[in-house]
Amino acid sequence: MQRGLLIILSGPSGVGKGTIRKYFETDERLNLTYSTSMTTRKPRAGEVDGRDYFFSTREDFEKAIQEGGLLEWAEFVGNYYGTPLKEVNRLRDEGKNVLLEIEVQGAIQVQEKCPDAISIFIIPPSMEELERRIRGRSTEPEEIIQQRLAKASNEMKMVSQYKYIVCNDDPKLAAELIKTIILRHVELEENK
Ligand SMILES: Nc1nc2c(ncn2[C@@H]2O[C@H](COP(=O)(O)OP(=O)(O)O)[C@@H](O)[C@H]2O)c(=O)[nH]1
Ligand SMILES: Nc1ncnc2c1ncn2[C@@H]1O[C@H](COP(=O)(O)OP(=O)(O)O)[C@@H](O)[C@H]1O
Repeated sequence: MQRGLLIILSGPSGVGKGTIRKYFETDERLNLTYSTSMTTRKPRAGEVDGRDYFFSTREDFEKAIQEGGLLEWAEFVGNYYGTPLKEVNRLRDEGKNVLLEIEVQGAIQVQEKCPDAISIFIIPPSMEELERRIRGRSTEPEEIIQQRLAKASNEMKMVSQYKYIVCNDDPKLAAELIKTIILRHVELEENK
């Protein structure tokens, strides 16, 4: 059996990663599984432990780092985020293509460890529109929004680290483009 692909989806907070993902992740042709991350961030209303994130304490997160349990991890605006390694390996060994939705520092770590990873960076149509989206979502207090926007400007400078760049103007179109990218790689893998 072919080992599954590793796909990295990154982009600034509020750009629409989660929104786009919902449009393509259920397409069976992609044979895709989302890797649930571990985080010390508090759950937002409606978020479910084990589905959206594995919500953890800083202590447990640091233990996971020390035990080598994370494929990558990063600190983002005051919280830890990381990808559980075992689960990613298990899914890929089963032939599943695994999708990581992670920020830039983590994406760089993954690309160093797995040079075959398919990395996609989502950009907003403009920084003003990014601000409108992050504010419109109303999930963070003003202070955190400011920090996330400052972070976004730096993250945008890292686009050259990615294989593909997709603009999220229309979310359905962005999802179609991502689907095309993944399907092309699936095809290439099958013809190897
Ligand atoms: N490095 C890394 N980043 C992650 C991981 N999980 C989520 N992130 C990123 O952490 C950032 C903050 O995530 P979150 O607080 O859920 O905010 P949101 O992405 O704006 O909804 C986003 O850029 C996520 O893509 C992970 O496992 N590792
Ligand atoms: N193409 C788009 N046009 C307008 N609003 C969008 C678009 N994509 C996402 N949004 C909105 O922007 C906000 C942030 O999207 P979200 O998917 O939570 O971003 P992320 O997962 O990257 O942090 C949400 O309120 C979402 O409905």
